[in-house]
Parts: sequence; C-alpha cells; structure tokens
Amino acid sequence: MDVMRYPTVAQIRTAEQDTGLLDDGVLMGRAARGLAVAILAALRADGGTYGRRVGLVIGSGDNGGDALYAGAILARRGVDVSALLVQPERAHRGGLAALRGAGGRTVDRFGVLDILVDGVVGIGGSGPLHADAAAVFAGAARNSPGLTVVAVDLPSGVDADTGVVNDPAVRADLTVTFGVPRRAHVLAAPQCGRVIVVDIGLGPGADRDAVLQSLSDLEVGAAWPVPGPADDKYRQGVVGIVAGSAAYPGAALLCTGAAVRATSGMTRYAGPAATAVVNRHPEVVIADEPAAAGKVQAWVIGPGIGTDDAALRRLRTVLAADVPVLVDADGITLLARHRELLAARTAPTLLTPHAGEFARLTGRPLGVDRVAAVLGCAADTGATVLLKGRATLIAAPEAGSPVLVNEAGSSWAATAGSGDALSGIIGALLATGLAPAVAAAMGARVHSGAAHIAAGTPGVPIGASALVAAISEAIRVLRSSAG
Ligand SMILES: NC(=O)C1=CN([C@@H]2O[C@H](COP(=O)(O)OP(=O)(O)OC[C@H]3O[C@@H](n4cnc5c(N)ncnc54)[C@H](O)[C@@H]3O)[C@@H](O)[C@H]2O)[C@@H](O)CC1
Ligand SMILES: [K+]
Repeated sequence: MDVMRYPTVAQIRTAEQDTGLLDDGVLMGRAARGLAVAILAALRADGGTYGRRVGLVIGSGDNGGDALYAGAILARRGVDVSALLVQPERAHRGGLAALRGAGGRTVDRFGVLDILVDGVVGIGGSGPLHADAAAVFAGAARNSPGLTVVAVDLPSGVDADTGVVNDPAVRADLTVTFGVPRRAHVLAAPQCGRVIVVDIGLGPGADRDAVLQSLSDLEVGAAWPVPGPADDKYRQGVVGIVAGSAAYPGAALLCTGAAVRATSGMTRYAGPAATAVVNRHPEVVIADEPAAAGKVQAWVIGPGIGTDDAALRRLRTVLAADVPVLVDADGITLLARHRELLAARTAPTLLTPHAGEFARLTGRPLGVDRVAAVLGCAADTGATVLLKGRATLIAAPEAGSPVLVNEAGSSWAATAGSGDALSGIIGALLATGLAPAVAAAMGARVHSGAAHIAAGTPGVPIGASALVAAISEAIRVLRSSAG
C-alpha cells in the first residue's frame, strides 16, 4: 500500500467536477451503490439482509441523496427501509422518489432498527449537528440497543477539513466515503469508526495535491534501519540523550530504553541520571555532560530535564552541535524563552510539543485547524514540528512539504512517560540519517504500535515501561508487513 492522501473539501469538489459526471447524477449513483453494498455486507455479517430494519436520517443536501438512493437499492433487496426527513421540503427529490418507488417509506419516528444511516450532512456541512437531528439519533439509540450507525461520507457534525468534532455530532461505527478519504477520517478517526472508501471513478490524480498524508505500515517497515554486512555500532548512527535528572531519572530511563530498542546503533546518555541509566541499560555509554559525551549523529534533549540554568546550559551545548537535534518537553519550554537558539542552528531541528507546549512555543492557543497550526509553526521556527495527539501531525519547514499524520489507532499511549519514549525512538532514527519528518512519522507509528501491543486485546491500561518493552515487537510487526 502506498502513501495515503487526505485532500481538502475544495480539492475533492474540483476532482468531482473534473469527471464531468456530476450533473447527470452518475457519481451519486455510484456513491449510492457503494453505500448500499457496504450496508448489505454489514447486515450479512450480522445475520442476513431480508426483513432487516434500516433507518435513514436525511438532511437537505446530496449527502441525503446518497442515503435515499442507497435505501432504494436496499428496499429492492427486501430490507425494511424507513427514512426520517429532517427538513422534508428540502430532501433530495430524485432520491426520495426512488426510495418510495422501491417500497421504502418515510416516518416521523423510527421503530426498532438494526442499522441507522446518517445522511444529514457530508462535505457540505458546517458546525454542529442541528438539535432536531441530534434528538433523532439519541432516540434511535435508546430504542435500539446495539444499533449500528453508518455515516454517509462522514459523521454529521464533524468538520471535514479540520476534523473538529462539534457538539453534538454523530458517532459512527462505519463510515462509507467516496473516491478519496477526507481529512476528518484520520483527524477524527474515533468518531468515524471503520472507514470504507468506495471507488466512484474520480481517477488516480484526485488526491495528488493533498497536503495531509500518512505513511503506510509497509513503507515504515521497509524503511526501518537495520544493520548491513559492513555496519558496526558507529556506522548505524549514534544518538545522544539528555533527559531526566538525578532526582527524577524516569524520563532518562524511558527515553534511553526506547532509543536502545529502536535501532542497532549506539546510544549515549549525558546528564545527571547517568548512573541510573547504565544500571538499567548496560549497553548505554554515559557521560555527565553533553560536552563530554563523545561523537553523536543526533541529539535528543528535553524530557524531564527541568528548566533551570543547568538544563539551559545543556540545551545550548546540544543546539550548538552541527547534527540533528530533537527538542522535547522542558527543552521546548526553554526554547520558547530563548528563540535565538533556534535561529543559530546549522543542522535540522525537530520539535515535539504537545498542545500545551505548542501554545507556549507559538505564543497562542492551538486553535481548531491543527494542520494549519503545525505548518505555521514549522515555517515560523524553521524546525520540523511534531504535534502530539491521537492524530500526531508532522510538518517540515520547507514550503510545499506534506503534513504527515499518524493516527494512533488507540489511546493507550496517553500515559505518563509515553512522550519520553517517543523522543528516544525518533532520536535513534534521526541518528541513522533519516530526514526529520520521516524519522518522526516512523517513530510515531512504532510508538502507537507498541502501545497497542502492550495494551493487548481487549486493551488494558499500560505504563510507559510496558510501551518501551513492546517497541521491538512493534518494529517486528511493521517489518513483517513489508515482507
Ligand atoms: N459532489 C459530488 O460529486 C458527490 C457528492 N456526493 C455526496 O454529496 C455530499 C455533498 O453534498 P452537498 O454539497 O449537497 O452538501 P451536504 O449534503 O453535505 O450538506 C449541505 C446541506 O446541509 C445543510 N447544512 C449545513 N450544515 C448543516 C448542519 N450542521 N446541520 C444540518 N444541516 C446542515 C446545508 O444548508 C445544505 O443544505 C457529499 O458529502 C456526498 O455525500 C456523492 O453523491 C458523490 C458525488
Ligand atoms: K453524514
């Protein structure tokens, strides 16, 4: 599988126009067939299709049109289809006629249902789901325990481009979309459930201008650095870690432990937790200060270092080195106060803030458009920026660069010390010579994979140590996906 691309609504509209098939309803017909096939498959997987009860919640645009035409196909297959029109006078006329012609009916309230289809709004929507529509979904959920919700295109109330989940918004078990995925499908993945992309013939170039992209597991697995026949411990890249303190060695242990597991090169540690680090990880080469650490190909600095003078001194030393540097956590707080340190950099810098650190760094709240925010921050700082979250976003400073997204697939990594582990993984990758944005995206993928493996199925809460311990298995899974 290749890179996944997530175009904006404007780009999707252009691709749809370019087909020349919009006005005669060909695209809507294809969309409706794909939607019907997905609903039939969901019914079949759960006992069969004949006589099953499917409700459609229909808004005022073409999203409702898709749902109504799909409903007509379902009704012809013997499915019991009822439609509730949120604005009866504005419902898609052709779709409504088709549904009625196939034996479907309109209702004022739903009886017990197996599947509820959200055809309120798609890419033409904005803001929260209107209250009357929200009441329909809440009522149906009460009436029909175990109800499956299928969103047409995207869950209504979720912004297609920013992924902002307004209140109220539909939460779907399955989302069926058309031609290309929307940004919301990755930025608001938990709200969308499983996403099926139906081919409606937009052509292979429909997503070519998409800025938001994600690497496939296969690409990450194939690119993971492994030692070649001529490699020794130095040639694979040496990462230096400045993290934690004597009083709080945890960040140092997690960060170095993660780096040790991420690649076969050497890991150095420089700082006040050196003894604790080598006791836990005997393969790590230690020093008290970065200046005394010996040669490295990349530095990681920041997790748990505090913001005192000693921390600032170490940050200055590390940023003066002509090698890639990852700055995280307290290092970012210090950088926000000393922006001049960034301006003097001669090699790439990678910043890995969470939302709070991001606000500190930029001097303003993150805002609703995380993609625009991370691009702006990268351009302003001249650094590659990784913005943490369920959907982690990575932007390089060069104009025209993509924004890489890693959707974690679960939230088990939201635990104390998890960020320290992420820094260590990415630092080890930086030392191998990978471009910062690629190292960051690959590191984020292994990090979320490790959390998933550590939590298991069904998941259980994990600490960051369990995540670190699962890094090797996460890399193995990715490498095996690459064959
Ligand atoms: N354009 C195309 O080529 C295709 C479009 N398709 C479908 O068409 C959809 C887009 O259709 P439209 O452009 O008509 O737009 P939508 O159907 O997504 O929504 C627009 C309508 O919803 C109303 N609305 C906006 N925000 C609302 C809110 N928060 N609550 C309730 N109502 C709200 C607007 O007043 C407008 O009437 C896609 O999402 C997709 O489902 C598919 O048929 C595939 C082809
Ligand atoms: K919808």
